[in-house]
Amino acid sequence: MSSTVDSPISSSKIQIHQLDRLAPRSAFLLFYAGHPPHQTMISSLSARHIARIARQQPLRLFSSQDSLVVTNVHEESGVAVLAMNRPPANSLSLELNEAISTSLKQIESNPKIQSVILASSNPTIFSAGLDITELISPSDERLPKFWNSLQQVYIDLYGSRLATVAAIQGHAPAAGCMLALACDYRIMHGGHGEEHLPTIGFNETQLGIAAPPWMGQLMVRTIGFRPAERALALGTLFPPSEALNAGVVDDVITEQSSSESNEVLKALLPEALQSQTSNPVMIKAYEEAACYAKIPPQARVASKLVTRSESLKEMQMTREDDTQHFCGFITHEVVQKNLMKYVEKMKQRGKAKKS
Ligand SMILES: CCCCCCCCCC/C=C/CC(=O)SCCNC(=O)CCNC(=O)[C@H](O)C(C)(C)COP(=O)(O)OP(=O)(O)OC[C@H]1O[C@@H](n2cnc3c(N)ncnc32)[C@H](O)[C@@H]1OP(=O)(O)O
Repeated sequence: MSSTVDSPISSSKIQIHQLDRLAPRSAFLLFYAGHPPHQTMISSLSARHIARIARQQPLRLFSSQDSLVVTNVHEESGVAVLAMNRPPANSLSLELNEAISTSLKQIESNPKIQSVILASSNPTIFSAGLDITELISPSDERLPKFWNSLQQVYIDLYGSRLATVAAIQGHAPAAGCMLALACDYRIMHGGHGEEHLPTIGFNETQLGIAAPPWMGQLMVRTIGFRPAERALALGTLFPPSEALNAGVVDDVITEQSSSESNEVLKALLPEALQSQTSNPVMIKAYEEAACYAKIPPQARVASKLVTRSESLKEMQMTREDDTQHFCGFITHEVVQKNLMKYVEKMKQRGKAKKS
């Protein structure tokens, strides 16, 4: 039996073949059909349930408004998009980290896809780094789980079989910068005038904490020892042109969006990103991702292993120690005080901006 479901949030049609008998593969099947899935909702529906609804009425698999991550695939070009979608700042909570890892794995499971663009549905913030509220007076149970989820995002992105392109529309401090540095290529928007320049970098020391060794080493591997040593100590946040000069990003786009939307981006971008179809950062990110997708995948992946496997092995070996150090460090009284002060300042700034 085969039936077709009209998706209300995209024009794509999902072929559901004998779905009743494919219980464990239902999410995979839906993903294969080119539909942007929402992890939680798909996994919470049984295949039998989905099939029954599918026969009766249009199937609403997820609402892009409340998905922490939105994805879409474009099999013709071999490119997918994975966009963080956690307002107001894409700060990385346990749940957002898990959603990024799960979505990336789902995209990887499609053999027609060779590249993924890591993006943000927020046009001015790529990611504000860790959700600082996760760090304040944390529970003993959640804190290690939270840190593990961040380590996992790093491992999944840095070691992905896919070519990964970061479309950095706006700010990318701390762990936001880590996400970008874990990709294969980084394109940053040049900002809208001197007063609204986005920045990228590891600013942890400014919060009274230090980037963990694996994050610090990522910067060292990206820009070299001496510049990284200085940037880490000072907690430097690089504006676009400085980020380009230092090698933190590979490309900076200064042109404004045109009024014409790009046809491929229309098909590629998930609903929540449709306003970005004429965005020059997205256009460039797509071109770069499509370029990687044309390289024979075995050779591309082998070359990635040459440069990344040692540090990934090291990460796996030191992972537990890293979690222990992190939890010990974050729960230290002095660090807690610093973090509270920092959040207080952040909130005041937010209030001042709104008034
Ligand atoms: C061997 C020793 C081993 C030791 C190991 C120790 C390891 C410790 C490691 C710790 C690692 C940390 C990595 C991190 O990622 S820390 C987080 C760092 N992030 C930041 O400092 C960013 C803070 N945010 C900003 O600077 C700005 O918000 C922005 C991103 C530049 C955007 O500015 P903009 O003016 O556009 O927006 P607002 O500032 O008004 O923010 C909008 C709302 O978002 C809230 N927000 C912003 N950032 C965060 C965040 N990181 N967490 C939670 N919430 C955040 C902000 O409060 C506003 O909320 P509001 O609308 O309610 O006011």
